[in-house]
Amino acid sequence: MLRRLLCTSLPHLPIPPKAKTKTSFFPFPILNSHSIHFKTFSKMGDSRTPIPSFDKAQRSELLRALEASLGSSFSSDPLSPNPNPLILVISGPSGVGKDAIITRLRHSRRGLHFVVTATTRPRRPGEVDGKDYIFVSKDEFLGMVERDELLEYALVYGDYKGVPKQQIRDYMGKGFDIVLRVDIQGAETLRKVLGDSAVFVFVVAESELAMVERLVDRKTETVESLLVRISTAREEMKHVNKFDYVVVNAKGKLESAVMLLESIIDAEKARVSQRTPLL
Ligand SMILES: Nc1ncnc2c1ncn2[C@@H]1O[C@H](COP(=O)(O)OP(=O)(O)OP(=O)(O)O)[C@@H](O)[C@H]1O
Repeated sequence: MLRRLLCTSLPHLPIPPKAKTKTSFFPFPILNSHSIHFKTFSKMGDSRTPIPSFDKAQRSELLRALEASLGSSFSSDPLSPNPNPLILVISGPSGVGKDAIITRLRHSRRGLHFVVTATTRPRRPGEVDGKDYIFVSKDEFLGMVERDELLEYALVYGDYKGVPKQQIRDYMGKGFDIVLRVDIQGAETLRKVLGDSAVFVFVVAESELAMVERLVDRKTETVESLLVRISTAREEMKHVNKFDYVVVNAKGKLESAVMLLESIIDAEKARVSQRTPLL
């Protein structure tokens, strides 16, 4: 068995013959006829190290013998490097289910920080400052812009909205992955700022019809705003090729969309060449 193992894992080495042991360089018990002598590399000296047979020896004894043969001990340090914190940008046309996916992700996965956006919009009943949004005055917001404290910002229907850099830095420093939910224009700005150092995910419904049905069923839009959202969504669909991944959120399949997003996070964490957020 060991012969086969050596053959497979160390093909450049001669397969050691089975042999009897009389003396040992290392203080191991004298081995019987099942022992195997292994001619060590020149780096490890010219000593012959006895490797006890698999069926007779204890695992710890075998490990010590293998370590002695190789001339170094086995490390229990992780073999994969620590993954960098990830910045995940989630975007997509209106009504495709971005918020629904993010709400599920909050419950299903730990170690994520969902960025709280700063806004000049007045606080609505039930909204909590610092949780739903960071509510600031227009002057305060413009001060943040001037001090270059925002990663991205936009004027939306007369109110400013922006992503505070320091919040992202603080949470990345604590080892959190960062999730940002932005519109397509925001994603484009972030791509310019962050380049390939962040992961961009485009969420879509399974079809245009499904997306419109979802917006209608949500009952949050007037007919006018519905028409604007639909024509905007048609334009936005053309930008899909600027993203790294597409997640289809099909009707009744929210869970699958969340699982796919989690797989994307896992795959990104397993990358050999990790992205290093440019912040
Ligand atoms: N997989 C799904 N199946 C059925 N309904 C869904 C699914 N995903 C989301 N929805 C519903 O579709 C509606 C729109 O979803 P949501 O508000 O999350 O979209 P959104 O992309 O965040 O929209 P907006 O950009 O306008 O804020 C909601 O009523 C939501 O509950």
